[in-house]
Amino acid sequence: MPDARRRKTRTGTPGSRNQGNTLGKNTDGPSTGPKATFGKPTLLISAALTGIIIFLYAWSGHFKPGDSTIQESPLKKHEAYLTHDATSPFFVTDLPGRGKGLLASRDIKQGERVLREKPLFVVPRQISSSPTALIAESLGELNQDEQDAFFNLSYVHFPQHLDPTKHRDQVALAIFQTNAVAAGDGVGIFPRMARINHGCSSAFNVVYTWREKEEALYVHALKPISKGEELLTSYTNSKRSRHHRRAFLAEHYGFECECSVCSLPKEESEASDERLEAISEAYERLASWGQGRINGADAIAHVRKIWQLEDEEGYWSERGRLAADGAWVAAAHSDVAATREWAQIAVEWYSYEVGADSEQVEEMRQVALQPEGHSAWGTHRRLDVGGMYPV
Ligand SMILES: C[S@@+](CC[C@H](N)C(=O)[O-])C[C@H]1O[C@@H](n2cnc3c(N)ncnc32)[C@H](O)[C@@H]1O
Repeated sequence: MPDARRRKTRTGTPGSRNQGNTLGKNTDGPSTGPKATFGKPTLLISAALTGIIIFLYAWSGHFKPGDSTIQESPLKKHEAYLTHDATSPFFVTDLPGRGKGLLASRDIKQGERVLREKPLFVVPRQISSSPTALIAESLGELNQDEQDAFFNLSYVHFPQHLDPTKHRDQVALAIFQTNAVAAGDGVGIFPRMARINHGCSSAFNVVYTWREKEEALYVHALKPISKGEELLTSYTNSKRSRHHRRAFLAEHYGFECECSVCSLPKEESEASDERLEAISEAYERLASWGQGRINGADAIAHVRKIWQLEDEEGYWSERGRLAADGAWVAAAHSDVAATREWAQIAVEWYSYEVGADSEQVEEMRQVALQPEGHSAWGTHRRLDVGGMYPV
């Protein structure tokens, strides 16, 4: 993205609840792209609060929600900008009741890169000026094809009393609210990625991450995806009960989630809710190691417990970071074998979720080669904390 298009960001602790006039209003869920873990001592404390998935972003503070039916803009033009080549692993299509979505045009392997995309524009999470004016200014810097790509996007919650053909700024705001995603300290519009619909815990199969150095968004297949299957990502913290997920999605994205997890029969849905709650609790306990409230062996027991519960649930996201947490604890307690084992697991799972060529994978490779080089090495008393399988 040319620098001119990148607005100066004023604040931004990814994952924090912002205050005041903020574009980061709905930070209830996982919000930050995967940050480098090795060398970042806040990791364990933040692990319970933030996930690896960037949440889809909706800002809804400036007018009352209108129609929750997904709509295409009357300002929509041709789709030239988004024409993709025959090698693309997905295609955009109309899906009953959910507007457009992406279907796999062939089998997609776990860890495969599905998409790399530069933003049309990025704006700060927090602003002191009018959001419509800021979006209009950003759009003014785009060429015609890029503007068309923006106005081709769908939206929800357009105020019913307004005529969209006469309120271009309000249409732009609704499009922004429905489609923008976190991009580092800001929020941006990515017209290809914006067509990916939502699925909850075990239903989503792709994850998107922002790479600051490249100022680009990457989408990777978290799970193997069969030809014809829909690509789904998570718009929110999926480690919450069905009731909470659905309430959030209805309020901010205007739809009643009927994904494969939300459609489970009552008993199975309750079992899923219990698992998700237990996962969240175990994350909190794991984070308490950072405050010295549990010892290293107990912390690793929580990592194992989370892993097992996630296997049962089919929730595979954030495992690179979880294994990196394991490596962190093991390194702090100078357990060479465990540090190496957790780092190797982190390499595998980061590769699926954020890419084999990511910083995170490189860092964990280094830890696996030389556990004593971990920045947390020896910061706690010597203890055999153990790897994935206790001996
Ligand atoms: C970022 S857009 C996704 C692409 C969108 N379907 C389109 O037509 O461009 C988000 C909107 O898509 C719709 N959507 C996403 N996931 C959905 C789902 N699982 N079920 C129904 N609608 C969904 C909602 O209207 C939501 O506000």
